[in-house]
Amino acid sequence: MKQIRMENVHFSYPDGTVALRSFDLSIEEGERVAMIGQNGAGKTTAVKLMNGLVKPTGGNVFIQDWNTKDYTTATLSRKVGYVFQNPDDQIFHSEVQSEIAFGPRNLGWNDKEIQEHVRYAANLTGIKEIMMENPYDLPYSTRKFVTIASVLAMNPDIIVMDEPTAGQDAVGLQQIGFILDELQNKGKTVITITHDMEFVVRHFNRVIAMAQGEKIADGDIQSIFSDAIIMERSRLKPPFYASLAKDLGVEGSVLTKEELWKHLRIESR
Ligand SMILES: Nc1ncnc2c1ncn2[C@@H]1O[C@H](COP(=O)(O)OP(=O)(O)OP(=O)(O)O)[C@@H](O)[C@H]1O
Repeated sequence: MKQIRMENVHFSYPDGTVALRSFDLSIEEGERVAMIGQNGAGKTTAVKLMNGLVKPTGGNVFIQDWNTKDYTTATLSRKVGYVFQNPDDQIFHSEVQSEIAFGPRNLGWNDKEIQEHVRYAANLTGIKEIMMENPYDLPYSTRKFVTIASVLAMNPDIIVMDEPTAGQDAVGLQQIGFILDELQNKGKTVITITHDMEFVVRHFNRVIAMAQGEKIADGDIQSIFSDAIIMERSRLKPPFYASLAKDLGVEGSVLTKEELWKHLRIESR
């Protein structure tokens, strides 16, 4: 089933800034999609349109069979969980436990259901030991996991994460990879905005590249990262092994260490 359909979407902010133009997008159930592109390309605006935080000024956004124009953000958040770019824009409780329980409580679940979902989300995000802490006493990277847990506890079909890797160390990155795999196993649809191309190579197959309010490419990682024009227009640093392969004069698509080794072995024969 189609989870997200954006048809000829335009969006202008009240000050007249045009953030999105003629934007079309279709995402199926269970897909895992990375959105990449230069700063100000319109990525955050595109995902805010998905959960109704903003409504299109032209065109339509459908979440499953709901047109977002007909629903409030609160109602849409039952289907689309949105993890904000900055955790401080999302967190408003003084205890991790109550922050995570807020969404499930609002959904009207009983205490047992709330507890089960809070426990599940805390385990999955690796924060079960800090449930009684004040989120504002925690480092930025941990606050980000609190916001991810708050969204996962509501068990939405679609999860949107805005820059989950920002500020994460190797352990944090591994945890995010683990969360993505678990969500995929559960058949969830995941859209992630990121500037981290190594993260994209490791965890995504489909990539949407954006520049100046437009979608400039939608395809698999090989086709996007091997297209010099797309990379230049989206002003992104190519993945490390792609750059290294280029410097070494290796022909063909290389994104990982294993692929580079394969090419070098073939060339040395
Ligand atoms: N509240 C706002 N009012 C006016 N213009 C805005 C507002 N929020 C974003 N913009 C502008 O809309 C455009 C798209 O911004 P958006 O945040 O969607 O881009 P982005 O690709 O997510 O950028 P980044 O990678 O820096 O987060 C930019 O020109 C930005 O300056």
